Amino acid sequence: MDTEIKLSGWRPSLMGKTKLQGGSLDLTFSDLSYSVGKGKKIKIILHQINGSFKSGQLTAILGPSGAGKTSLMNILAGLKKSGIEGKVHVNGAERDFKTFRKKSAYITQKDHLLKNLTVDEYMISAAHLKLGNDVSNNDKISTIELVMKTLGLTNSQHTRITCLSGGERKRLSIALELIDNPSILFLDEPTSGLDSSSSLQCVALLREIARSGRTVVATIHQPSFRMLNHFDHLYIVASGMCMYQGPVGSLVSYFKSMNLNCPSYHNPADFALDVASGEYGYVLEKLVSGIENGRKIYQETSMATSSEVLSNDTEDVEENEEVAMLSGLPKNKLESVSRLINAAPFHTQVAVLLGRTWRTIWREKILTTMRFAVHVVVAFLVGFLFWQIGGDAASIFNNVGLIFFNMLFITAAALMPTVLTFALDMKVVIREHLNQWYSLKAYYLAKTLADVPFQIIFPIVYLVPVYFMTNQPMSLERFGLQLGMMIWLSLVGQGLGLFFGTAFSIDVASFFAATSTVPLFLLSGFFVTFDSIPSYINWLTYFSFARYGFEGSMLSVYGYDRPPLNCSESYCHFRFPEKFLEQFDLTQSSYSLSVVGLFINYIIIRTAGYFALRYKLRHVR
Ligand SMILES: Nc1ncnc2c1ncn2[C@@H]1O[C@H](COP(=O)(O)OP(=O)(O)OP(=O)(O)O)[C@@H](O)[C@H]1O
Repeated sequence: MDTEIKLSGWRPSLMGKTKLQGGSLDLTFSDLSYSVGKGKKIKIILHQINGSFKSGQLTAILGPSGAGKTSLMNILAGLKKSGIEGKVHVNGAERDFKTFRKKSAYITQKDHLLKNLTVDEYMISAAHLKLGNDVSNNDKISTIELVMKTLGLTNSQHTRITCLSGGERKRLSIALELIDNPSILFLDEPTSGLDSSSSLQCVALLREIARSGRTVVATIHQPSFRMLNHFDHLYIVASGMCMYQGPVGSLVSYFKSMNLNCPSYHNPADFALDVASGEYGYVLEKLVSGIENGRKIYQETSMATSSEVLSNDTEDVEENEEVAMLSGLPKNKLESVSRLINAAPFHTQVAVLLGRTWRTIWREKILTTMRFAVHVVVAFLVGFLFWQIGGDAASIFNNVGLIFFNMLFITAAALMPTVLTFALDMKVVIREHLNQWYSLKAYYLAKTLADVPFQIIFPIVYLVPVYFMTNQPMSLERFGLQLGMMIWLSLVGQGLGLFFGTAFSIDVASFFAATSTVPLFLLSGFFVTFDSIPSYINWLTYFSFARYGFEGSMLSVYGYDRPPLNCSESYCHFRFPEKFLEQFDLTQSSYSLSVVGLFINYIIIRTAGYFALRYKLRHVR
């Protein structure tokens, strides 16, 4: 049997002589059931299964599609909390969710990473977020170097994520979680999407990580014979029950003891999956009761109960304290690297996330350039279309059309990119937040702040040419007031984008963002004046940010005792701006109140976005 695999390009080097300082954690679970739905629609996914996953071992959860592997792992990782019965114990004591989540890491099947960062930038931000301010920068750097060396990422340290190979991305996902030295690692199908050689490398690495005293549990789909032999412990799930639990090498013998002969030269994993799928008749019940639904661990010579094996192995671990750990990393460093929830203080989390987000926005060259270019192109188009009309009373209604269009454009230009980018970011946030990198408040604040410079720059880029080309009143004060409205509308638009991007999937969000925002512009006072809106619906206008935007914009152009306009025709009905404001029922309006209205809208939308994000993250569990 060839258990020594050749690793091309990198080699895990975890075979050191120091013990895992965070403490080894053995995981046992008993009578674990999981169901979804209620009443007649209830679906039982796991049926009172039992098992034991030990530190220092690499465990594979194997089973046919839909057997319940991911459900089991999500429950064990503490990601799922509802619909569960039974007990999960950590080192013999009942699992405490909070402390357990601090000591474990979950690596999702798809590597959701920020594609514009380089490997070392990602590692540095993870180190700042996870290790906090008590660990010195030198210690952080040496930890990063060690983890990167261990996972064979040193040569790719300056490579952007988008250019990494599938195997490198997977190793980076693991490296990011290893920074704060978790005791338990859960991996959902770590080899999916990798070629056979990368898959073998990945599993070999996981085994080395397990050897350092960690508990490593991975769901796996269809392992090759070579890959199977890299696992220490095998847990096979079929129809939500445990069909086998024990060493990989004892699998064939267990089947034999149940009168199921695995043909020679046949991959035992494939045979097990065939058996689990019923291709060898209805033998599942016999296999499940043979292993007592996971209460026992099969050994070729004997059958041990989970608790017996666990207690024996705990002794083994104690005896073999010498065998473990990240080579080269001094003991005191590991102690300082013990896992803490949101280890970095709030302001550090915000600062790191802000820096990271700015970097990704800056590198999102196409999107950022396009956003800039669209503002310039549309500004010139509008400028030529409404050329020099601003001071002419004969074109006063065209000028109001321009004011309204400015509002619509600035809001939409801030809203749509945020919807799209945020919906894509969500997967990264889910992964990082579930692994306790940062608090949700810190993330949301950083995300909100990161786009603010753009919500200021883009309205300036747009308004300057439009203002001059369309000959609006040449007063710095009026320009400032108009710009103020544009910036507030841009901020509200971005807030709406965050809300829709958070609350819905990308396709629903982009449809909903467009269709639900447009009606708010109906209530702006542009299409129908406020005094002609029926009283039973008039109150709705106070909830429309567009109303405040329109009032403020109109006042900045026509308010504050603006002198009479020129008239290029023989008669202009609205030469006097005050009279024109009367026409739109805006004489009682106030610019300051418009700002207050926009500010309140902004706060409400931001808060709604935050709660939508919180709900979504809780729902993932
Ligand atoms: N929220 C849910 N509502 C309804 N059914 C669910 C839900 N979650 C899981 N299931 C069902 O539970 C079963 C087990 O799902 P699970 O994802 O754990 O399987 P799996 O063994 O990981 O499958 P695969 O290898 O295909 O990923 C599946 O039949 C799935 O459809």
